[in-house]
Amino acid sequence: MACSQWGRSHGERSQGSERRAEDTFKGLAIYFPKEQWAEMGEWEKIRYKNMKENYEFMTQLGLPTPKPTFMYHARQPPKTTDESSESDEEWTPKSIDIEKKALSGKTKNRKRDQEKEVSTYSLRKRERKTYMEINEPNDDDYLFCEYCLLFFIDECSVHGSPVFIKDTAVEIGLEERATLTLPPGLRIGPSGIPKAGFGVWNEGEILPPGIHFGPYEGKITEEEEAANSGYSWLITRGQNCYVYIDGKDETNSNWMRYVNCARNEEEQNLVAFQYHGKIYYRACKIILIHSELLVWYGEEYGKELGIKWGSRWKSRKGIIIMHCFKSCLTLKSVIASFVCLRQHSPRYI
Ligand SMILES: C[S@@+](CC[C@H](N)C(=O)[O-])C[C@H]1O[C@@H](n2cnc3c(N)ncnc32)[C@H](O)[C@@H]1O
Repeated sequence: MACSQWGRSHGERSQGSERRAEDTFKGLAIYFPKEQWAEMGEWEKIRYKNMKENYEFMTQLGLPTPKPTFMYHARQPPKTTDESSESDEEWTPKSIDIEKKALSGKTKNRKRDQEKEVSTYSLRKRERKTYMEINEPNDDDYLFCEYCLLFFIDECSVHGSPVFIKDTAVEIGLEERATLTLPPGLRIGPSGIPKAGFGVWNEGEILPPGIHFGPYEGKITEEEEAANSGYSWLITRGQNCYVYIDGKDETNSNWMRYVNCARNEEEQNLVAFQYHGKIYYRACKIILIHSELLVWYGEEYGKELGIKWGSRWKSRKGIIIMHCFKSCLTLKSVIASFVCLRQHSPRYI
């Protein structure tokens, strides 16, 4: 089989791979203007494909799920009948409520714009006043909507307030505190990854993309030894100022210390990021029942564990950066980095 593949001409091979790519992204192109689709990178397409699949899967299970924003703009109705959940949503009154919601959002924006115009006009007539300067938000003031693929502050204009799953409240200092803080539905047990020790499993309900866990708890320290504990995230405090949050001690940390590192993009279901000076995990895809929660620790620690994502991870970062620029923001997310002694430079995107 390998011979026949390599025996083909380059042209045939690239035609073959283009066809495979077309099959992979079948039914997706209709949601984008032709020019945008032609320019879109493969990893961005994969991301949209995952969002569409997540949405269809959740809908099939009968779970109320916000429709990804890009799916509101189909150039033509989806063709196949096996995508019935999608076609129904698109063309029957069932979806009208959701679309109305999105539209009313737009209408609100339009109204707000009109109001803005009016106030700008009326300000000219008013006396001069001194206004307080509004501070630019910090990079870690932003959250990310997994459906719109856009950053937002406080709440997404389409999908509303973010959902944070609270830990079970347990006082600091108790033996096994970390385990006791597990939110209902999660369980600590042997990891599915060989030799990785314990891990965290979902045994409750299906967890939708976009759900948040955290913050990560532990000892805040500047001591370099924290970098070697195997349980520390790096926290950024202004330019060139960093501290560690070390979850090694089970009496002052929480369950998040037990979440293992994903070995590849397919099994990663959590993203770690810094928000208001703390580390949170966000589900980047559906987390089914009986599956292990797996986060990406960052390139350096990944290497320590012998995991290499190489160009895949770089492309993924590229996508997020692109979305920052698309939404006219500069650097709007601080992706967290797990730390090890070999690591010198904290990473942002
Ligand atoms: C934050 S702890 C995770 C919880 C840990 N498994 C435990 O039982 O306490 C990080 C440590 O878990 C192990 N680990 C996490 N992800 C791993 C992976 N993908 N492969 C191998 N070991 C992993 C490594 O020993 C790493 O230093």
